[in-house]
Amino acid sequence: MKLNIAVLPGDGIGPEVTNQSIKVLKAIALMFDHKFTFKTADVGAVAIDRHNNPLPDATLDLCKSCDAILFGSIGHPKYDNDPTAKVRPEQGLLKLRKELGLFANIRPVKAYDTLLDKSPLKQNIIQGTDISIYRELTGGIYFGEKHLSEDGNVASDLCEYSREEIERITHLAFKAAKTRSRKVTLVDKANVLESSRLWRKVVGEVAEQYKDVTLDFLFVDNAAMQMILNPKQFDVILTENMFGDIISDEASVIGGSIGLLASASVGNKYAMFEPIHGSFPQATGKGIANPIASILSATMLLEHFGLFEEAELIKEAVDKSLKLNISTPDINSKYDNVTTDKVGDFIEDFILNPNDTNMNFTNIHLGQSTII
Ligand SMILES: NC(=O)C1=CN([C@@H]2O[C@H](COP(=O)(O)OP(=O)(O)OC[C@H]3O[C@@H](n4cnc5c(N)ncnc54)[C@H](O)[C@@H]3O)[C@@H](O)[C@H]2O)C=CC1
Ligand SMILES: CC(C)CC(=O)C(=O)O
Ligand SMILES: [Mg+2]
Repeated sequence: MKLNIAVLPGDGIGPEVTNQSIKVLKAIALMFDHKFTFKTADVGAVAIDRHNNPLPDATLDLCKSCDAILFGSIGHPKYDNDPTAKVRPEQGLLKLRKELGLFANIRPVKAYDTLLDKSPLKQNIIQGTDISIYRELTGGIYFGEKHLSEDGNVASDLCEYSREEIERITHLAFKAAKTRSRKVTLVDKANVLESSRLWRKVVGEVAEQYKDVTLDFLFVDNAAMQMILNPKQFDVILTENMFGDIISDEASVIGGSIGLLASASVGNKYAMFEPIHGSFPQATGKGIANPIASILSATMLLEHFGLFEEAELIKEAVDKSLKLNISTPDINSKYDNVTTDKVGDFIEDFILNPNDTNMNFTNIHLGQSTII
């Protein structure tokens, strides 16, 4: 298969983790005789520095001309610490999602058996967790009208949703539930918010078309607690933009690190694949950023195009890296010198050497020892 992939590495750790995904996708292309081409463009703080625009037209045009987009992360402390900045890196990502109509952000959350001790949560609580979060991505409070009074003392952000915006992601969530454990939990704040009451009404109506799927409702404050108390009760979580953003970072604790959580942002025409984490500026250039979230986002890209065998091979390589402790420090208490690059190298090697049953990945050196 031929795939033109737009790569937007962005800021902070974005370029480091995205490089590993490119490496892995190139290995897949080689082994399965695909032709993947990669074209890179600026987004975020780096795009503001170079073009005075967090989403230059050339970047958007490239994304629209490609089959898929691989996104790193955006954000820089010089904007985070300046509430008066009018142009911000995050605007680039938000505009990209809106312009490409990426209305559904799918965030899988699972507990890896090999990493159960990495979570601060008890093993018996998290073991077996398998959740798919369907987060609405182009509406709600992140996109509503913003207002700051002239004296700068009063501010507001409007949370607005239309029936159509709710319906389209609800159908995706229910279709996904049919292939899983047939349960959808709508997370909202319908006891307080008018927009949440519209979600409950519309989702309830759509649910009528999916009689074999159970629909549950949870207020977001309770959902935040249930996620920690009993995450195994969830199958598909359906929720609006901001609640999904927050609840998925919380859910990442189950897996042991946010550096493991991938996502796919899809719409009717375009698809973008992005780790759920941000630019982790404290880690920039140190080689400690976990690239697995980005690499698993690349597997979601492959699955999007029906390349399931290829995606499976990457997942197998990821599982092996976790089992062998070839992981960055966020989940590795055994070796402290496994860098972002080394994790990528291992996964690349695993893909390129399918018959190496001795697991002799000779270019992985950990201090004095070589992983065999
Ligand atoms: N999709 C995106 O590009 C996002 C961008 N941001 C931006 O990122 C910047 C930093 O935001 P934060 O709130 O600190 O969120 P963050 O996700 O960048 O980092 C939060 C914490 O998560 C951990 N972490 C994140 N990525 C990791 C990785 N790959 N490997 C290991 N540990 C990892 C680190 O402990 C870090 O301190 C801000 O400018 C923010 O606006 C935040 C979230 C999403
Ligand atoms: C605009 C982003 C920084 C939002 C975010 O945190 C995310 O999509 O995970
Ligand atoms: Mg977030």
